Amino acid sequence: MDFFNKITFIGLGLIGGSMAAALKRRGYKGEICGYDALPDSREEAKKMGIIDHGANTLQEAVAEAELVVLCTPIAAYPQILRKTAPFLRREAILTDVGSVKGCVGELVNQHVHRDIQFIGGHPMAGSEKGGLKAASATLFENAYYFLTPGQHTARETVTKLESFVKAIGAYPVVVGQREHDKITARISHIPHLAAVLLTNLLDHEGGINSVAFAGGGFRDTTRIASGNPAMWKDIFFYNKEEILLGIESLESMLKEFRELLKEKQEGKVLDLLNKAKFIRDGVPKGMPDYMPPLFDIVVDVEDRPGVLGELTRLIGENHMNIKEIEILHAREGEQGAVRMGFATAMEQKQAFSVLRGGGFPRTYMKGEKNDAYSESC
Ligand SMILES: NC(=O)c1ccc[n+]([C@@H]2O[C@H](COP(=O)([O-])OP(=O)(O)OC[C@H]3O[C@@H](n4cnc5c(N)ncnc54)[C@H](O)[C@@H]3O)[C@@H](O)[C@H]2O)c1
Ligand SMILES: O=C(O)C(=O)C[C@]1(C(=O)O)C=C[C@@H](O)C=C1
Repeated sequence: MDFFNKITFIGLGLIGGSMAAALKRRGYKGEICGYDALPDSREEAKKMGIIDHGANTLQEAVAEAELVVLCTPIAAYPQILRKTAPFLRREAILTDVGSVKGCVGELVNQHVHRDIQFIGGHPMAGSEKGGLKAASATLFENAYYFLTPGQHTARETVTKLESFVKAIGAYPVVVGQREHDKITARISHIPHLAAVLLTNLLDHEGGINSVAFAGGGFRDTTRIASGNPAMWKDIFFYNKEEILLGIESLESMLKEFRELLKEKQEGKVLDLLNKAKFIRDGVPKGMPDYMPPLFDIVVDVEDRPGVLGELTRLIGENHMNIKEIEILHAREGEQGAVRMGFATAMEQKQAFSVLRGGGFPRTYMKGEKNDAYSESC
């Protein structure tokens, strides 16, 4: 990363703010400059210490920058590119974080001189919460980060951006722009559409009042529907072709399911459910080349204040590092479960004995709990 003396983030919201924070946290020594259309965000980012300099204009922001990262909604790119293109250094690298990549390649070709090295980017990490307040230095840790070089992107540019991605804690994955849009339609955009429709279904069916009773199922499948509506509207239109294909598939799958139910085809319905379980259970294991597997334990805990603190304190005091933590099916006034992922099998075993011996008898190694449950069913 020494090859970038100055990095500029245009857009200091969730993604731009998190990137700047990650670089600072991980000891980047160069200058970090930030620009945002909202002057308050520039000032706040400076106060938080995640940027060294808040630029007042786009021209000032990109001057001398060796890497410029566009972190605004894609809809703002044409205006930003028009204003910055004449002031980019000839040797500068330009990248972005937009959720669709084919359209971005086209926009850059229209507005930016071919001498400027451009490579699209897209971190597969985010949140339904936007803005600088939601930014986090650890947002990209262990996340995949797509890089989509164009026709004119030099190998050296790809290598430099791979270093940048690793410097914020993520795993770079190089793919074509169109391929990216196909993949993300399936793993992000169509799931988002499904979450939106499932949420609106409540209203459609006149069941809006029952939302108060929602347990883990509804919450898990619809969390992302709280995402920024303007950002998601853009994503659907910029990736329209792939979204339309996804909708066609969904329509035919729903139709098929309806027929199976009507015709009481229990075996086929069960096949379908088994297939989904098989695919879903395999999600973390599906990409071992990029993402190191985690060794999980699951702890059944009471739903009471301080319980998470007790768990993490026990782990910390015993010098173990939790790589991933997730609350499963939390229900008020009842029991919940906490899943923790560790980097090694040894840590997993150690955590298991520390927690069982430390007041959490219902601690299970991954797999053990499911087996125990299925025996009792
Ligand atoms: N939110 C996610 O989960 C996520 C994940 C990966 C990628 N992305 C992509 O990242 C980009 C930013 O998303 P975000 O979640 O950080 O949004 P955000 O709303 O949190 O931040 C966007 C920032 O850009 C600023 N901005 C808007 N127009 C501008 C302009 N013309 N000039 C300068 N600043 C401007 C806004 O003031 C805001 O601070 C989007 O293109 C999105 O597709 C989002
Ligand atoms: O976890 C979330 O809240 C997200 O919505 C993140 C998520 C996704 O995984 O679909 C959403 C859109 C981005 O382009 C990348 C990541």
